[in-house]
Amino acid sequence: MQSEANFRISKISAHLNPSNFQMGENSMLEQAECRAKGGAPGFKVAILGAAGGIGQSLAMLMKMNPLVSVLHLYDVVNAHGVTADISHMDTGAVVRGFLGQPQLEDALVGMDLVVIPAGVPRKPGMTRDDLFKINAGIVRTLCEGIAKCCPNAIVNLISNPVNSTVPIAAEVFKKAGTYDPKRLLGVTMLDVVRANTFVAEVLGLDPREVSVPVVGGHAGVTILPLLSQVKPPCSFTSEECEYLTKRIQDGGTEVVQAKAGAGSATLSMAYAAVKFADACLRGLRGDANIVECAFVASQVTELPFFATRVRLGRTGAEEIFQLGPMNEYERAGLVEAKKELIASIEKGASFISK
Ligand SMILES: NC(=O)c1ccc[n+]([C@@H]2O[C@H](COP(=O)([O-])OP(=O)(O)OC[C@H]3O[C@@H](n4cnc5c(N)ncnc54)[C@H](O)[C@@H]3O)[C@@H](O)[C@H]2O)c1
Ligand SMILES: O=C(O)C[C@H](O)C(=O)O
Repeated sequence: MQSEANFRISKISAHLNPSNFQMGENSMLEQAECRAKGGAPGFKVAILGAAGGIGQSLAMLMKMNPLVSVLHLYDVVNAHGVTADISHMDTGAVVRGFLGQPQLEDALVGMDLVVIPAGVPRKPGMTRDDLFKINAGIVRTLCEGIAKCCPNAIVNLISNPVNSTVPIAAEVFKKAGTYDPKRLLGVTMLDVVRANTFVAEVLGLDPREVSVPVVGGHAGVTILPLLSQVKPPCSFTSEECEYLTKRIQDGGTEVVQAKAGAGSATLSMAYAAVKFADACLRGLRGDANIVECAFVASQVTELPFFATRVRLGRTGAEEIFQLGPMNEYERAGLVEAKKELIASIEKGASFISK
């Protein structure tokens, strides 16, 4: 008869077989399932595109988040390798890997939050819109899975071009009859993270003390930092305004050029994504006054989507804040931002409706 110790070890060996990183009988994951059920309450989070440049660091940071009890890692390549690696971290979240389209639905069932960094990144000379051809279809397929398997999940959409992929996701959810605008959030947190960093540099402050609202969208001139609303209150010369606005708008391109063909921002993006996902989870938990910027369905301008500060709660973006008082430079920037943004939004929406 197999001893208790041998039985436990044989279960651990089963865990080392990559095919057991997905849900299955007699796998270590059943134990993990029990641990997840019996452990501290937490949220179930899926990362789609988890084996990529953003995905891997994001997976690591989410595994460190005490609010996460179950972490599903989905990709079309290497999902089991990343899962094996991350699963050795001695933190609470139970990690499961899912590889390829046939496992997408298992990856999504029961999730509270789905973070999507799947898709191709830019190379030097490309705009984010150049990624539309490939990433639009990827986002459509993933959102069809979400509509079917976890229609009430909060969705954090990172895949570019965000100005178009968010309208694509909205149309997919509308078609499926599951659309809740509060639950669909385009991630523009990296623009805020950059703005805080660059503004702090100019002011000689610790970036953690600085808060810059960044509104509009997530590409070039659609990224509109509101430097007149920086906290703590401060003032800038017109040269400083010009320098900071350009640097924040071109932050992504700065990284793409420095990486010289090896992709775009991954580490700072994973940091920003986890900061935003954590805010969404604290909102879901019912914490008060969780306010971050995100690209959401909005009536703040005449455009159907716009990035502004939003209050995150149990049902997603529960309150959308107005733009607040802007100076002449920002009002001119807003006109430019809206011109480009409307075209990107329409391009995304018509990808599904045609
Ligand atoms: N919103 C932002 O601020 C922001 C910042 C940085 C990057 N991005 C965007 O995020 C995306 C990912 O960037 P990256 O550097 O991680 O790229 P990457 O190429 O390193 O990783 C992308 C991952 O997506 C996976 N993938 C491709 N098709 C998939 C599918 N159908 N289902 C699931 N996974 C799939 C790939 O296998 C890969 O592992 C890009 O579109 C990039 O432009 C957005
Ligand atoms: O610039 C890119 O292509 C990636 C991302 O949108 C960024 O802002 O870093």
